[in-house]
Amino acid sequence: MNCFPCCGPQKNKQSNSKREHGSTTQQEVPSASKAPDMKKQRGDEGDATNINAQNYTFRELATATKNFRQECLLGEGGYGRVYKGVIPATGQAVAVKQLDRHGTENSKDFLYEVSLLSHVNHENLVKLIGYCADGEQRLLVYEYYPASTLEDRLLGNKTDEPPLNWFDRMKVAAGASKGLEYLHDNANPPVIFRDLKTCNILLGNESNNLNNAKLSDFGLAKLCGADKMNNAPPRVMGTYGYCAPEYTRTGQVSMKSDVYSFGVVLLELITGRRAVDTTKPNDEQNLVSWAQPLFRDPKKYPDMADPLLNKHFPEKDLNQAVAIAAMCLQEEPEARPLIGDVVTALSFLSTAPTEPFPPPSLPAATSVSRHSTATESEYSESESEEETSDDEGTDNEYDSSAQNHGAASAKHKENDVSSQSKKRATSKKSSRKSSTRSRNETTSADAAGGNASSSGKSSKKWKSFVGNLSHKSNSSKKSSIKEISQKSSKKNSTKEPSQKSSRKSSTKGKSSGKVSSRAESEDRSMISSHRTASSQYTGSSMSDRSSSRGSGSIRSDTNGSRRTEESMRLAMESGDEGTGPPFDRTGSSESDRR
Ligand SMILES: Nc1ncnc2c1ncn2[C@@H]1O[C@H](COP(=O)(O)OP(=O)(O)OP(=O)(O)O)[C@@H](O)[C@H]1O
Repeated sequence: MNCFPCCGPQKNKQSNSKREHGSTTQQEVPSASKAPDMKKQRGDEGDATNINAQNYTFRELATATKNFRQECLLGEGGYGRVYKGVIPATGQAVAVKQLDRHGTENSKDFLYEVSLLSHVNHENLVKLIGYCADGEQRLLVYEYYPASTLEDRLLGNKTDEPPLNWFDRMKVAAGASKGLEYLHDNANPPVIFRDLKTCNILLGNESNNLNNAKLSDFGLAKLCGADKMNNAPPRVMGTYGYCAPEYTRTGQVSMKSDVYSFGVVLLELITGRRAVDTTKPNDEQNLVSWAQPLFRDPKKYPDMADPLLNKHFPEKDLNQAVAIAAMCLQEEPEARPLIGDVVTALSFLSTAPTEPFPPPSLPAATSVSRHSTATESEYSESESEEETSDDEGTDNEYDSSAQNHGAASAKHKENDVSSQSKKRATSKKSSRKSSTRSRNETTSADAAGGNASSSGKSSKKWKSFVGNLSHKSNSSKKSSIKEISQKSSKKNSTKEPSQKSSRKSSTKGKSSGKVSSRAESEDRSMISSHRTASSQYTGSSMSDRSSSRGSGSIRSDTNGSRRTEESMRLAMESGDEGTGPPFDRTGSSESDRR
């Protein structure tokens, strides 16, 4: 470390003056190439000429971070340390990530990846504004985002902050999904995150604005060498508990492996449980393994909800959120939705209804200490009665203000809530240890549960689900879903010519969508149109879209997967009814049921 202020090459004046003017626009030639000790790499920098970020000298970043002093240290992750700094020339606050050397030695590769990341620009992504590739040093400079991570906010122990309420959680999920959608669909070439998890989601502190969740660390796994071991199998650079099964098995990543990780994050938001929690009993340590059997029974969904929510959520929204998570967590990558579809659904769920929502109609956790995996029969009659009377007594409290402040109001069981928070905090250290530090660890245990499923069915189901979302009582939601459907069908049709037929069918959905904004009865006809549309949504489905992006072969269905998909579909439908789901284990066809 002693050498850093002096060993870094000096940047030329021209480059500095650009920065002084706050320029982060595309640099013609990165000044690193002009540095004396970078000569060797000059002319060997691939797309370095297309870097849309400031090239800093090591000296500048050392000055910015007070020589990387401990007091500036924001934290340390799997890729290196992050320091808060202020760029002297501009006064801009930055987060400087000093990458571990491991895997970033090749300047050409490093600059190439930096050039890709430097063009990424979206409100739900932390902006890369600069970099440094002096000598052996590899640093990335991000906009400083005064924030806590979702991990800390959701699972930490800050007692001064109220737990996130349901709609805040859905807003965070929607924001994160939009960031991921940009990486997959707008970045060119697409960026695969590879390591999406709660600690890589930053939440703004300002005025409790949770719409603006930002993803950080995207693309770093690649930049730090995931693909750079030529003579060895691909390394798994993700984090245990979040990695898609195919990624842990083979090291192969795809957009669908990101969707899987997103599903884990969504499940954490719903349940308030960690992806991996070694303080829990063995069968509950891996969140996905714990949840997979519950996905098959929509009646148990309310029991999956975070006890800190104190049942303050619309049950139908919970059902739909769980169904989205279940879809993302399907074993087969092809069966998972595209992130764009997830965005559509979550954007809808993140809008709080203007009308009061009823409490869950099914037995749910009576105490925050009971994170139930119990079957329905395990709820004693007396417990149910107790809950019913409790619910009766608090029915009036389910007004919109209660929704907005949701769990934050936490009228009930405050002690339980705080003890639950503490318990979570205790589990943080050990879980972080086992989860974050498990990079490169390839384990089949991670390939939790999950049922194989048919991708064709999945896409139909997803269309149907997005269609079903419009069956809500709130008229503003109805019109918003109409817009979303229109947008998404437009997007699909521009993306893939092969989707013309599906566009036709979504047009049907659209026209019925107009009808939907009138009355409840008309709503039903719209859903039925959506379902018709979805049943026509065949060859040009999500799976085709994904396979056109090279995500592999489609496997055949299994009985287990049919059961799971049927359960999820019923969960979606039960969300529409707003009552307990009519869970039908016979697995009759969709048309039969109607
Ligand atoms: N742009 C930023 N603005 C403000 N703080 C940041 C920024 N980026 C990172 N941080 C802080 O730095 C800490 C360390 O971040 P880092 O991304 O290195 O580690 P991590 O996300 O905890 O773990 P991992 O590297 O395994 O993903 C984070 O906890 C976060 O609080």
